[in-house]
Amino acid sequence: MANIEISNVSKVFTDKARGRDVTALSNVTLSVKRNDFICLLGPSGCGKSTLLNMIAGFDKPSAGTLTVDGQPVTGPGADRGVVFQQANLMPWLPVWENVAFHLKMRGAQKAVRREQAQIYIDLVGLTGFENHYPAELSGGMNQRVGIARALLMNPGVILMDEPFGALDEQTRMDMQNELVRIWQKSQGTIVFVTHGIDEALTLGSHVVVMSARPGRIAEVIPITLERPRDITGAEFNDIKRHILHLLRPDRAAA
Ligand SMILES: Nc1ncnc2c1ncn2[C@@H]1O[C@H](COP(=O)(O)OP(=O)(O)OP(=O)(O)O)[C@@H](O)[C@H]1O
Repeated sequence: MANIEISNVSKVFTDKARGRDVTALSNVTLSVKRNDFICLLGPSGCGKSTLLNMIAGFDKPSAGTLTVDGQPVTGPGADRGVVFQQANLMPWLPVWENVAFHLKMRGAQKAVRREQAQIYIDLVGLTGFENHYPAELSGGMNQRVGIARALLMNPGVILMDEPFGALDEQTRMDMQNELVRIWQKSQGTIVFVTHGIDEALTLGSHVVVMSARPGRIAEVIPITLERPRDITGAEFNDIKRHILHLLRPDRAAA
């Protein structure tokens, strides 16, 4: 059974201010297997976040069905962890309390929260920063805290919406390597939204290329390149060229 099954999903938003409908997604079908690392890639406005939000259960499809582990998605759940572009940490709580926040919500004792938090703090490479506050950390470190917080609930699926978009190039590359390491170690399914071709090709077991509005799937490309991936390699660039053609058919033809 697929881990995530998206069948003929469409999403229409009503733009009340302008009195018209916006079709964000049109007839999207995608099957995601357990432990796949799916990168959703496409131009701005093609509906990547909309699709991710529907898997997260923040939003509902206008048509079609969406299941996770065979269950229809009816709302957010502990089986799906979400990481956004901004870590959205609680500035008044130290790192470990932020990481263990969901456990606190569930009434877990402090000693249990502290112990669990440490496992994931170590996993994301923040050992020694347990008692720091978010304002004392860099953007990349705050994102690690957000990732640790999502991992702590041990969700089968992690949904990431441009989590490294606000980081500088070097930190982004470090975080990409780190995320692959964490994914390989902890196992689980990742759906990762990006508009960076290099990022998608560096991370994904599959790259799902989406076309401009209304968002559709142009192609699902399995990426079998050896890891760590060489972004200057010939094969990498062959796939990149193919994706550029998919994203810009008009320019490719010119
Ligand atoms: N709540 C909403 N109400 C109305 N329109 C919306 C809403 N959310 C998204 N849209 C529209 O749906 C389309 C898809 O938006 P979405 O944010 O999913 O795209 P995206 O591919 O993630 O873009 P980006 O890469 O710029 O973040 C856009 O045209 C957007 O304006």
